[in-house]
Amino acid sequence: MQITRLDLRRFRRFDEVSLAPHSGLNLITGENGAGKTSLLEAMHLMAYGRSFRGRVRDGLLKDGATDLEVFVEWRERVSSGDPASVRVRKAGLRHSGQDWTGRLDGEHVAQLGDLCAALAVVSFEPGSHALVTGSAENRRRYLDWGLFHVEHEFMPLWRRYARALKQRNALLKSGRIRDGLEAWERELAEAGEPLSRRRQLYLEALQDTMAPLLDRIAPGLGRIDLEYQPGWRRDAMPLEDALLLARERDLQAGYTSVGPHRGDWRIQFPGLPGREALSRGQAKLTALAAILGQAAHHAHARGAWPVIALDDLGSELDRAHQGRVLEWLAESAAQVFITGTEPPVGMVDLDLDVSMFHVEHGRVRDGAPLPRP
Ligand SMILES: Nc1ncnc2c1ncn2[C@@H]1O[C@H](COP(=O)(O)OP(=O)(O)OP(=O)(O)O)[C@@H](O)[C@H]1O
Repeated sequence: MQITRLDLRRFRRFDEVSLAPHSGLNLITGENGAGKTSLLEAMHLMAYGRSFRGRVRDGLLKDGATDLEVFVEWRERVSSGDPASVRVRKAGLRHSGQDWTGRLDGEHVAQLGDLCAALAVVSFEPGSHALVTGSAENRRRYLDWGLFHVEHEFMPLWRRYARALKQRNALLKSGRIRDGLEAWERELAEAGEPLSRRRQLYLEALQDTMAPLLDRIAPGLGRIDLEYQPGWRRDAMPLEDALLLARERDLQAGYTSVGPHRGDWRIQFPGLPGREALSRGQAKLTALAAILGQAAHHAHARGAWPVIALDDLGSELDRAHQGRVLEWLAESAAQVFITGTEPPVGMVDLDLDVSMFHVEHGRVRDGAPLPRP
Protein backbone atom coordinates (compact mmCIF):
# COMPACT_ATOMS: atom_id res chain seq x y z
CA MET A 1 0.00 0.00 0.00
CA GLN A 2 1.38 3.38 -0.92
CA ILE A 3 -0.26 6.67 -0.13
CA THR A 4 0.19 9.02 -3.06
CA ARG A 5 -1.78 11.95 -1.73
CA LEU A 6 -3.02 13.28 1.57
CA ASP A 7 -5.23 16.39 1.66
CA LEU A 8 -6.45 18.00 4.86
CA ARG A 9 -8.94 20.80 5.17
CA ARG A 10 -9.58 22.61 8.43
CA PHE A 11 -7.81 19.84 10.33
CA ARG A 12 -6.01 20.89 13.57
CA ARG A 13 -3.89 23.92 12.67
CA PHE A 14 -4.13 23.43 8.90
CA ASP A 15 -6.51 25.43 6.82
CA GLU A 16 -5.72 23.49 3.69
CA VAL A 17 -2.66 21.34 3.16
CA SER A 18 -1.58 18.69 0.71
CA LEU A 19 1.18 16.10 0.84
CA ALA A 20 2.33 13.97 -2.11
CA PRO A 21 4.50 11.31 -0.46
CA HIS A 22 6.76 8.81 -2.22
CA SER A 23 7.33 5.10 -1.82
CA GLY A 24 9.93 4.03 0.76
CA LEU A 25 11.03 6.41 3.51
CA ASN A 26 9.39 9.83 3.87
CA LEU A 27 10.78 12.18 6.48
CA ILE A 28 8.63 15.08 7.66
CA THR A 29 10.48 17.73 9.65
CA GLY A 30 9.30 20.98 11.22
CA GLU A 31 9.45 22.95 14.44
CA ASN A 32 7.47 22.00 17.54
CA GLY A 33 3.81 22.62 16.89
CA ALA A 34 4.28 22.89 13.11
CA GLY A 35 1.73 20.13 12.49
CA LYS A 36 3.88 17.05 11.71
CA THR A 37 1.97 14.78 14.07
CA SER A 38 -1.32 16.07 12.69
CA LEU A 39 -0.41 14.73 9.23
CA LEU A 40 0.14 11.22 10.63
CA GLU A 41 -2.91 11.59 12.83
CA ALA A 42 -5.07 12.25 9.75
CA MET A 43 -3.88 9.01 8.10
CA HIS A 44 -4.51 7.16 11.34
CA LEU A 45 -7.97 8.66 11.59
CA MET A 46 -8.85 7.35 8.15
CA ALA A 47 -7.49 3.90 8.96
CA TYR A 48 -8.97 3.52 12.46
CA GLY A 49 -11.90 5.94 12.69
CA ARG A 50 -10.26 7.56 15.69
CA SER A 51 -7.17 9.54 16.60
CA PHE A 52 -4.16 8.06 18.35
CA ARG A 53 -4.22 11.08 20.66
CA GLY A 54 -7.04 9.61 22.73
CA ARG A 55 -10.49 8.37 21.97
CA VAL A 56 -12.16 11.70 21.68
CA ARG A 57 -12.24 13.07 18.20
CA ASP A 58 -12.70 16.61 19.51
CA GLY A 59 -9.93 19.02 18.80
CA LEU A 60 -9.39 17.74 15.27
CA LEU A 61 -11.56 20.48 13.84
CA LYS A 62 -9.59 23.66 13.25
CA ASP A 63 -10.50 26.35 15.77
CA GLY A 64 -13.49 28.32 14.49
CA ALA A 65 -14.25 25.91 11.59
CA THR A 66 -17.52 24.01 11.23
CA ASP A 67 -16.30 21.00 9.29
CA LEU A 68 -13.10 19.18 8.42
CA GLU A 69 -12.11 16.96 5.53
CA VAL A 70 -9.44 14.34 5.08
CA PHE A 71 -8.76 12.83 1.69
CA VAL A 72 -6.34 9.97 1.05
CA GLU A 73 -5.37 8.47 -2.28
CA TRP A 74 -3.28 5.32 -2.40
CA ARG A 75 -2.07 2.60 -4.71
CA GLU A 76 -2.35 -1.05 -3.93
CA ARG A 77 -1.50 -4.22 -5.72
CA VAL A 78 -4.46 -6.12 -7.14
CA SER A 79 -4.36 -9.55 -5.53
CA SER A 80 -5.60 -11.57 -8.49
CA GLY A 81 -4.35 -11.47 -12.05
CA ASP A 82 -1.22 -9.70 -13.19
CA PRO A 83 1.11 -9.25 -10.19
CA ALA A 84 2.30 -5.94 -11.59
CA SER A 85 -1.19 -4.47 -11.80
CA VAL A 86 -2.10 -1.85 -9.25
CA ARG A 87 -5.26 0.05 -8.55
CA VAL A 88 -5.72 3.53 -7.24
CA ARG A 89 -8.10 3.95 -4.33
CA LYS A 90 -9.55 7.07 -2.79
CA ALA A 91 -11.13 7.66 0.56
CA GLY A 92 -12.64 10.82 2.02
CA LEU A 93 -13.82 11.62 5.49
CA ARG A 94 -15.86 14.61 6.52
CA HIS A 95 -16.77 15.71 10.01
CA SER A 96 -19.25 18.47 10.69
CA GLY A 97 -20.53 19.00 14.20
CA GLN A 98 -21.41 15.52 15.44
CA ASP A 99 -21.66 13.80 12.07
CA TRP A 100 -19.06 11.76 10.26
CA THR A 101 -19.46 10.78 6.64
CA GLY A 102 -17.12 8.72 4.52
CA ARG A 103 -16.60 7.99 0.85
CA LEU A 104 -14.60 5.17 -0.66
CA ASP A 105 -13.75 5.03 -4.36
CA GLY A 106 -16.47 7.55 -5.12
CA GLU A 107 -19.22 5.78 -3.17
CA HIS A 108 -20.77 6.81 0.09
CA VAL A 109 -19.92 4.30 2.87
CA ALA A 110 -22.54 3.15 5.35
CA GLN A 111 -20.04 2.89 8.20
CA LEU A 112 -16.58 4.27 8.82
CA GLY A 113 -15.41 0.69 9.41
CA ASP A 114 -15.43 0.26 5.62
CA LEU A 115 -12.68 2.88 5.37
CA CYS A 116 -10.73 1.18 8.16
CA ALA A 117 -10.93 -2.14 6.32
CA ALA A 118 -9.66 -0.56 3.09
CA LEU A 119 -6.66 1.39 4.35
CA ALA A 120 -4.10 -0.33 6.59
CA VAL A 121 -1.80 1.95 8.59
CA VAL A 122 0.25 1.04 11.64
CA SER A 123 1.16 4.00 13.82
CA PHE A 124 3.82 4.47 16.41
CA GLU A 125 3.94 7.62 18.52
CA PRO A 126 5.51 8.70 21.81
CA GLY A 127 2.60 7.18 23.80
CA SER A 128 2.91 3.78 22.11
CA HIS A 129 4.99 2.26 24.91
CA ALA A 130 1.53 1.84 26.52
CA LEU A 131 1.34 -1.28 24.37
CA VAL A 132 3.95 -2.78 26.71
CA THR A 133 3.45 -0.90 29.97
CA GLY A 134 -0.17 0.30 29.74
CA SER A 135 -3.59 -1.29 30.16
CA ALA A 136 -4.78 -4.55 28.61
CA GLU A 137 -7.17 -2.65 26.35
CA ASN A 138 -4.22 -1.37 24.28
CA ARG A 139 -2.98 -4.92 23.75
CA ARG A 140 -6.41 -6.36 22.91
CA ARG A 141 -6.99 -3.60 20.40
CA TYR A 142 -3.61 -4.32 18.83
CA LEU A 143 -4.41 -8.03 18.41
CA ASP A 144 -7.89 -7.35 17.10
CA TRP A 145 -6.68 -4.80 14.56
CA GLY A 146 -4.24 -7.35 13.13
CA LEU A 147 -6.85 -10.09 13.00
CA PHE A 148 -9.42 -7.75 11.47
CA HIS A 149 -7.04 -7.15 8.55
CA VAL A 150 -5.75 -10.66 7.97
CA GLU A 151 -8.82 -12.80 8.70
CA HIS A 152 -12.16 -12.01 7.11
CA GLU A 153 -14.11 -14.14 9.57
CA PHE A 154 -12.76 -12.33 12.59
CA MET A 155 -14.95 -9.21 12.47
CA PRO A 156 -18.32 -11.04 12.38
CA LEU A 157 -17.15 -13.18 15.27
CA TRP A 158 -16.04 -10.14 17.23
CA ARG A 159 -19.37 -8.37 16.57
CA ARG A 160 -21.30 -11.44 17.65
CA TYR A 161 -19.31 -11.63 20.86
CA ALA A 162 -19.71 -7.89 21.58
CA ARG A 163 -23.47 -8.11 21.05
CA ALA A 164 -23.87 -11.09 23.37
CA LEU A 165 -21.71 -9.40 26.00
CA LYS A 166 -23.85 -6.28 25.87
CA GLN A 167 -26.99 -8.36 26.31
CA ARG A 168 -25.61 -10.38 29.21
CA ASN A 169 -24.38 -7.22 30.95
CA ALA A 170 -27.78 -5.56 30.52
CA LEU A 171 -29.50 -8.59 32.09
CA LEU A 172 -26.98 -8.70 34.95
CA LYS A 173 -27.50 -5.02 35.65
CA SER A 174 -31.27 -5.30 35.69
CA GLY A 175 -31.17 -8.59 37.65
CA ARG A 176 -33.56 -10.22 35.09
CA ILE A 177 -31.61 -13.43 34.90
CA ARG A 178 -34.62 -15.45 33.76
CA ASP A 179 -34.89 -13.39 30.56
CA GLY A 180 -32.58 -15.50 28.45
CA LEU A 181 -29.33 -15.21 30.40
CA GLU A 182 -28.39 -18.79 29.62
CA ALA A 183 -28.99 -18.35 25.92
CA TRP A 184 -26.74 -15.28 25.86
CA GLU A 185 -24.07 -17.17 27.80
CA ARG A 186 -24.15 -19.92 25.19
CA GLU A 187 -23.88 -17.31 22.47
CA LEU A 188 -20.96 -15.65 24.30
CA ALA A 189 -19.19 -18.98 24.57
CA GLU A 190 -19.87 -19.94 20.95
CA ALA A 191 -18.35 -16.69 19.70
CA GLY A 192 -15.78 -16.27 22.47
CA GLU A 193 -14.08 -19.66 22.17
CA PRO A 194 -13.08 -19.33 18.49
CA LEU A 195 -12.30 -15.64 18.97
CA SER A 196 -9.90 -16.52 21.74
CA ARG A 197 -8.30 -19.34 19.71
CA ARG A 198 -7.74 -16.99 16.79
CA ARG A 199 -6.10 -14.43 19.03
CA GLN A 200 -3.78 -17.05 20.42
CA LEU A 201 -2.80 -18.41 17.00
CA TYR A 202 -2.24 -14.88 15.77
CA LEU A 203 -0.01 -14.13 18.74
CA GLU A 204 1.99 -17.30 18.06
CA ALA A 205 2.48 -16.18 14.47
CA LEU A 206 3.52 -12.72 15.67
CA GLN A 207 6.17 -14.24 17.89
CA ASP A 208 7.85 -15.52 14.71
CA THR A 209 8.09 -12.06 13.15
CA MET A 210 8.58 -10.04 16.30
CA ALA A 211 11.31 -12.05 18.04
CA PRO A 212 13.93 -11.82 15.24
CA LEU A 213 13.00 -8.19 14.67
CA LEU A 214 13.52 -7.23 18.30
CA ASP A 215 16.72 -9.24 18.36
CA ARG A 216 17.94 -7.20 15.42
CA ILE A 217 16.93 -3.71 16.57
CA ALA A 218 17.59 -4.22 20.30
CA PRO A 219 19.95 -7.20 20.67
CA GLY A 220 20.53 -6.41 24.35
CA LEU A 221 16.99 -7.41 25.30
CA GLY A 222 17.55 -11.07 24.52
CA ARG A 223 14.90 -13.67 23.88
CA ILE A 224 11.20 -12.87 24.21
CA ASP A 225 8.15 -15.01 24.81
CA LEU A 226 4.66 -13.77 23.99
CA GLU A 227 2.21 -15.14 26.48
CA TYR A 228 -1.50 -15.14 25.80
CA GLN A 229 -4.03 -14.70 28.61
CA PRO A 230 -7.51 -15.71 27.42
CA GLY A 231 -9.55 -13.85 30.07
CA TRP A 232 -10.73 -16.99 31.84
CA ARG A 233 -9.06 -20.21 33.01
CA ARG A 234 -9.25 -21.77 29.59
CA ASP A 235 -6.91 -24.60 30.52
CA ALA A 236 -9.34 -25.61 33.29
CA MET A 237 -12.78 -25.17 31.74
CA PRO A 238 -14.75 -24.06 28.68
CA LEU A 239 -16.00 -20.47 28.61
CA GLU A 240 -19.62 -21.49 29.07
CA ASP A 241 -18.73 -23.15 32.40
CA ALA A 242 -16.64 -20.20 33.47
CA LEU A 243 -19.61 -17.88 32.82
CA LEU A 244 -21.90 -20.11 34.85
CA LEU A 245 -19.41 -20.24 37.67
CA ALA A 246 -19.00 -16.46 37.69
CA ARG A 247 -22.75 -15.77 37.47
CA GLU A 248 -23.36 -14.97 41.14
CA ARG A 249 -20.36 -12.69 41.35
CA ASP A 250 -21.25 -11.04 38.04
CA LEU A 251 -24.79 -10.40 39.27
CA GLN A 252 -23.37 -8.56 42.27
CA ALA A 253 -20.97 -6.58 40.10
CA GLY A 254 -23.44 -5.95 37.26
CA TYR A 255 -20.99 -6.93 34.52
CA THR A 256 -19.32 -9.98 32.98
CA SER A 257 -16.00 -10.66 34.67
CA VAL A 258 -14.69 -13.49 32.48
CA GLY A 259 -14.20 -13.91 28.74
CA PRO A 260 -12.04 -12.66 25.87
CA HIS A 261 -13.03 -9.05 26.61
CA ARG A 262 -10.84 -9.44 29.72
CA GLY A 263 -8.06 -11.17 27.76
CA ASP A 264 -4.52 -9.88 27.55
CA TRP A 265 -1.06 -10.82 26.36
CA ARG A 266 2.39 -10.17 27.74
CA ILE A 267 5.90 -9.94 26.44
CA GLN A 268 8.24 -11.88 28.70
CA PHE A 269 11.99 -11.39 28.72
CA PRO A 270 13.29 -14.59 30.30
CA GLY A 271 16.95 -13.58 30.07
CA LEU A 272 16.65 -10.00 31.25
CA PRO A 273 17.52 -9.16 34.84
CA GLY A 274 14.90 -6.83 36.35
CA ARG A 275 12.60 -7.62 33.44
CA GLU A 276 9.65 -5.99 35.11
CA ALA A 277 11.43 -2.65 34.92
CA LEU A 278 12.22 -1.89 31.30
CA SER A 279 13.63 1.57 30.75
CA ARG A 280 11.44 3.93 28.70
CA GLY A 281 13.74 3.47 25.71
CA GLN A 282 13.57 -0.33 26.06
CA ALA A 283 9.77 -0.22 26.39
CA LYS A 284 9.67 1.97 23.30
CA LEU A 285 11.87 -0.45 21.33
CA THR A 286 9.74 -3.38 22.44
CA ALA A 287 6.51 -1.64 21.44
CA LEU A 288 8.13 -0.64 18.15
CA ALA A 289 9.10 -4.26 17.48
CA ALA A 290 5.50 -5.29 18.23
CA ILE A 291 4.12 -2.75 15.76
CA LEU A 292 6.68 -3.41 13.03
CA GLY A 293 6.35 -7.17 13.62
CA GLN A 294 2.62 -6.80 13.08
CA ALA A 295 3.28 -4.89 9.86
CA ALA A 296 5.63 -7.65 8.65
CA HIS A 297 3.06 -10.31 9.50
CA HIS A 298 0.40 -8.34 7.61
CA ALA A 299 2.73 -8.13 4.60
CA HIS A 300 3.30 -11.89 4.71
CA ALA A 301 -0.40 -12.74 5.13
CA ARG A 302 -1.85 -10.20 2.72
CA GLY A 303 0.99 -9.88 0.23
CA ALA A 304 1.17 -6.11 0.81
CA TRP A 305 2.70 -3.93 3.49
CA PRO A 306 0.55 -1.59 5.53
CA VAL A 307 1.69 2.02 5.62
CA ILE A 308 4.01 2.60 8.60
CA ALA A 309 3.71 5.96 10.42
CA LEU A 310 6.33 6.73 13.08
CA ASP A 311 5.85 9.97 14.98
CA ASP A 312 8.98 11.42 16.52
CA LEU A 313 11.00 8.23 15.99
CA GLY A 314 14.23 9.83 17.17
CA SER A 315 13.11 10.70 20.69
CA GLU A 316 14.34 8.36 23.42
CA LEU A 317 16.28 6.12 21.04
CA ASP A 318 20.04 6.43 20.88
CA ARG A 319 21.88 6.72 17.60
CA ALA A 320 22.72 3.03 17.23
CA HIS A 321 19.16 1.89 17.94
CA GLN A 322 17.76 4.49 15.54
CA GLY A 323 20.18 3.24 12.89
CA ARG A 324 19.11 -0.39 13.27
CA VAL A 325 15.42 0.50 13.09
CA LEU A 326 15.97 2.66 10.01
CA GLU A 327 17.97 -0.05 8.25
CA TRP A 328 15.18 -2.54 8.87
CA LEU A 329 12.60 -0.08 7.55
CA ALA A 330 14.67 0.68 4.46
CA GLU A 331 14.99 -3.05 3.69
CA SER A 332 11.24 -3.59 3.99
CA ALA A 333 9.07 -2.79 1.00
CA ALA A 334 6.83 -0.60 3.16
CA GLN A 335 5.99 3.03 2.68
CA VAL A 336 7.17 4.73 5.86
CA PHE A 337 6.48 8.15 7.34
CA ILE A 338 8.82 9.49 10.02
CA THR A 339 8.49 12.84 11.75
CA GLY A 340 10.96 14.80 13.81
CA THR A 341 12.06 18.34 14.54
CA GLU A 342 15.35 17.27 12.92
CA PRO A 343 16.31 14.23 10.83
CA PRO A 344 16.94 11.37 13.30
CA VAL A 345 20.69 11.27 14.05
CA GLY A 346 20.75 7.58 13.15
CA MET A 347 19.50 8.48 9.67
CA VAL A 348 22.37 10.81 8.94
CA ASP A 349 24.84 7.91 9.49
CA LEU A 350 23.26 5.80 6.77
CA ASP A 351 23.20 6.21 3.04
CA LEU A 352 19.43 5.86 2.67
CA ASP A 353 17.11 7.05 0.00
CA VAL A 354 14.73 9.39 1.86
CA SER A 355 12.06 11.77 0.53
CA MET A 356 12.17 14.94 2.57
CA PHE A 357 9.26 17.22 3.50
CA HIS A 358 9.17 20.25 5.74
CA VAL A 359 6.12 21.67 7.54
CA GLU A 360 6.08 25.39 8.21
CA HIS A 361 3.44 28.12 8.46
CA GLY A 362 0.64 25.63 7.84
CA ARG A 363 2.18 24.38 4.58
CA VAL A 364 4.20 21.36 3.49
CA ARG A 365 7.09 21.86 1.11
CA ASP A 366 9.96 19.69 -0.08
CA GLY A 367 12.67 19.53 2.57
CA ALA A 368 16.41 19.99 2.22
CA PRO A 369 18.27 16.82 1.24
CA LEU A 370 19.90 14.84 4.04
CA PRO A 371 23.58 15.47 4.59
CA ARG A 372 25.48 12.45 3.22
CA PRO A 373 27.58 10.38 5.63
N1 LIG B 1 -8.21 22.29 16.64
C1 LIG B 1 -7.12 23.03 16.42
N2 LIG B 1 -7.22 24.23 15.79
C2 LIG B 1 -6.12 24.97 15.55
N3 LIG B 1 -4.87 24.62 15.88
C3 LIG B 1 -4.73 23.43 16.52
C4 LIG B 1 -5.82 22.59 16.80
N4 LIG B 1 -5.37 21.47 17.41
C5 LIG B 1 -4.04 21.64 17.51
N5 LIG B 1 -3.64 22.81 16.99
C6 LIG B 1 -2.27 23.33 16.88
O1 LIG B 1 -1.56 22.40 16.08
C7 LIG B 1 -0.23 22.29 16.59
C8 LIG B 1 0.02 20.85 17.01
O2 LIG B 1 0.36 20.19 15.92
P1 LIG B 1 1.21 18.85 15.98
O3 LIG B 1 1.06 18.20 17.28
O4 LIG B 1 0.86 18.14 14.74
O5 LIG B 1 2.67 19.47 15.91
P2 LIG B 1 4.07 18.75 15.74
O6 LIG B 1 4.73 19.38 14.56
O7 LIG B 1 3.92 17.30 15.72
O8 LIG B 1 4.78 19.23 17.08
P3 LIG B 1 5.86 18.56 18.05
O9 LIG B 1 7.17 18.56 17.31
O10 LIG B 1 5.90 19.53 19.18
O11 LIG B 1 5.37 17.21 18.43
C9 LIG B 1 -0.10 23.16 17.78
O12 LIG B 1 0.49 24.36 17.37
C10 LIG B 1 -1.54 23.37 18.21
O13 LIG B 1 -1.71 24.60 18.83
